[in-house]
Amino acid sequence: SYISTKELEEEEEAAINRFKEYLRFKTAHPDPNYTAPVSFLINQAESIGLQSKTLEFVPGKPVLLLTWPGSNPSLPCILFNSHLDSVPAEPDKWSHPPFSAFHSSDTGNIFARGAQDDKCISIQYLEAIRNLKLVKNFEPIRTVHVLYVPDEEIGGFDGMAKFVESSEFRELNVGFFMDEGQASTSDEFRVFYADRSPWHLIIKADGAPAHGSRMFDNSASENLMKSIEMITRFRDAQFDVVKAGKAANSEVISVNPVYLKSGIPSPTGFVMNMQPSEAEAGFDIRLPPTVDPDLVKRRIAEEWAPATRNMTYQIIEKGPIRDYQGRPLMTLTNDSNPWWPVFKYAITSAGGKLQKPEILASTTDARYMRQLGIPTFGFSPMSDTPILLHDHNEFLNDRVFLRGIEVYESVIRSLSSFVEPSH
Ligand SMILES: CSCC[C@H](NC=O)C(=O)O
Ligand SMILES: [Zn+2]
Ligand SMILES: [Zn+2]
Repeated sequence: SYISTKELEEEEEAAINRFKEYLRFKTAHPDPNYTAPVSFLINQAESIGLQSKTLEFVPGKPVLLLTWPGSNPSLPCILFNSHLDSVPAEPDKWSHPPFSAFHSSDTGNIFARGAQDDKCISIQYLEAIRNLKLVKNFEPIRTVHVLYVPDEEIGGFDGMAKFVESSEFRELNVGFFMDEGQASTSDEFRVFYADRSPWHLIIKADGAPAHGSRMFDNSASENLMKSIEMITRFRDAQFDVVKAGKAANSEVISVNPVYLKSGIPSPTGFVMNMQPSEAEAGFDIRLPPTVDPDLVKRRIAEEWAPATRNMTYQIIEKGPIRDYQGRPLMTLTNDSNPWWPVFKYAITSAGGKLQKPEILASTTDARYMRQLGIPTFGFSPMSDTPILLHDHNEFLNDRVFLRGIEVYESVIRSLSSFVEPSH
């Protein structure tokens, strides 16, 4: 291209400033501001010459769709997604206010809640399109869409889940979908072909109440404790596989206790000489796509909350676990998926290296696309970066941010130019 080093530096600084501006919107739950970032993004889209459309399936929860029409709109389009919301931050535990986008002049690190998860990609998509469209005069064959959804951090039920059921979505004819991934501590980027599916498990024991001094069988607490021991053993066995290096964290079933509830409250704490008649515990469970959910259900019914120990339970499946044809929610990374080599080529031709495809330990909105059978990769181009999503002092380095824009230029270029050979 014909731009000077000085112009390039100015462009880079402008991109970083747009990122910082976007990071300053207070998008943390439980009360994320969606209005301001959506207006900002619409302005950005206008300045690049993209069409924009705001959809509102649930009041106050906008879905923003941007469009860059391709020269052959009859081909299935490609869709680049990110979420507008962020998890909360504890400002006292941060070295800089979490919505200030503090930019360190010595390290180049930009600190903000959302810097990695996932406001970086929200802006990188646009910067990549800006460069391709306005600087390099690139014209896509397939239509390129950029999507911004609310509420991913709380399951996407009022966001992506509603969007995929809409006529607006059906009319897009999405051929390939990209969503967020996770930082890589090495120089190789990471790509995710599946998420784990989340369940909430609540187990409850009922028993006779008694004086605090009495020893007897089948108290509610005793029975809940037995369950907790069994769940702990299962958790340890899963974790041992990880510790032995035989599987990644995301390839085993995680069962993590999130609350314990029992006892008879009193103004000073709890009544100490009463054994309670009810005891309850809650767990976050994540199932990799490779496991049979029925086996886990059986274990819960027979071992973790058996009626023989006067226990009941509730499994709350937080979203889909199988696709529309009953298959596990995963995108193939072999020759049967024509998008895989195109994606790989896009990374290597940008000078990037890719780690072996992985399952994501947590859960994203990608599952709603995989449920429909749409090939979907999770990818956030952050190499040599500590994994700080949902952590204190989340940051992204300015050079890593800029490098990500180049990577997306290559990804958008390759994917939008890909025309499947006809059979
Ligand atoms: C119940 S779905 C929750 C989705 C959420 N996503 C990001 O952290 C997660 O906990 O993984
Ligand atoms: Zn995220
Ligand atoms: Zn998150």
